[in-house]
Amino acid sequence: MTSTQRTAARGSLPAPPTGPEASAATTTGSTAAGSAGIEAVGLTKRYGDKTVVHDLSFTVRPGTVTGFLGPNGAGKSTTMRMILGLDAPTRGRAVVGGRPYRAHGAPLTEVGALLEAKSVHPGRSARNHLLALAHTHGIPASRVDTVIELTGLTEVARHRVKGFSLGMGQRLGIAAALLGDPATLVLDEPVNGLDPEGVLWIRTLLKSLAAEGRTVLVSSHLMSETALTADHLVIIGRGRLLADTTVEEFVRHAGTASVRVVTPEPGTLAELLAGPGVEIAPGARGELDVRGADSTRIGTTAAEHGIPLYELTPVRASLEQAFMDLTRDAVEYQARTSAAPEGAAA
Ligand SMILES: Nc1ncnc2c1ncn2[C@@H]1O[C@H](COP(=O)(O)OP(=O)(O)OP(=O)(O)O)[C@@H](O)[C@H]1O
Repeated sequence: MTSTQRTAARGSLPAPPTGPEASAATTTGSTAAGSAGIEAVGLTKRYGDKTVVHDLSFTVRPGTVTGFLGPNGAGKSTTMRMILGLDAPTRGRAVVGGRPYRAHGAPLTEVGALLEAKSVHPGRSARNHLLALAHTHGIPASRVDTVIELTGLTEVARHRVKGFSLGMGQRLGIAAALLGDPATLVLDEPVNGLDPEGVLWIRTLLKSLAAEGRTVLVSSHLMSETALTADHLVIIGRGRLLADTTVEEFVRHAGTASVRVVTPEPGTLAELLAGPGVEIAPGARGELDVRGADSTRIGTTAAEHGIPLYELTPVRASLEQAFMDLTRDAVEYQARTSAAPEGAAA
């Protein structure tokens, strides 16, 4: 989504009632029993003659962090906005805890959302912003201090939001999402703008929220980071479902690209392994990079011929590469040359 579209599409969450049912927000960071997750059934969104979300069905279960992945423009934000009742689906439906978002009496205490950082009054302090939000939703002021502490904003809580860095703005957005102690969290790119310490913090926070039984849906276009945080992955491209799988399964399928072998007899071992489908490349320090033969076969061959092995390491294809392979045909704006992604070995 471009910044213009983002601004055009921006909206505040539907105002909830402030009656007695709204004041049922817990203040203790209690467990989220009763959360029934998120279900999307045949979700479809068309803008003019362009269908940006196509017949998308998936389930986000309580007690897990689900990574919602896709390249830029895949339809992640649009899908999240439909889940949150901010955009009406052209077809299909989304329910949170068994009901459409708008059917919840006190949405902020049911679903916490981060859609865009800094969509707050810039002249207000972080604390006043949260207090105003708490007040309109019947949430006690004590909860404001709880979420300020939880998100590491204590030092800057009385500072005006307009001086906030992108990372501090993200923390404030997450504090607002947590304000109602909701059973479900929907976070659009929460690591955006966070430094490495912030990324680690959000990873730990999301895992602990899921461990409390909450439903956590978090979007990203970074596969390797998401694999460290999420239990489950829903991957989309051009609005279509490409994969709905566990992280473990995705990592396993990413497969083993090669085996690194260190031996004092590389020439002999290479000759013994040579054959159809096997590629052997010598490394800079005398090691062998073997493709087309797994570590069992290499180890067995070496043992049968009394060749010592000092190292036998399967080198996994990078998760980022596997993700790019999966979404290649679904990337809206393909770069002319694609450089190999750095590191990111699983
Ligand atoms: N209000 C709108 N009107 C027209 N087209 C839109 C609108 N909102 C989004 N789109 C288009 O829908 C497609 C999906 O956009 P969306 O922002 O949902 O993708 P995304 O996966 O969140 O991307 P990113 O990671 O870049 O934020 C894009 O092609 C975008 O241009």
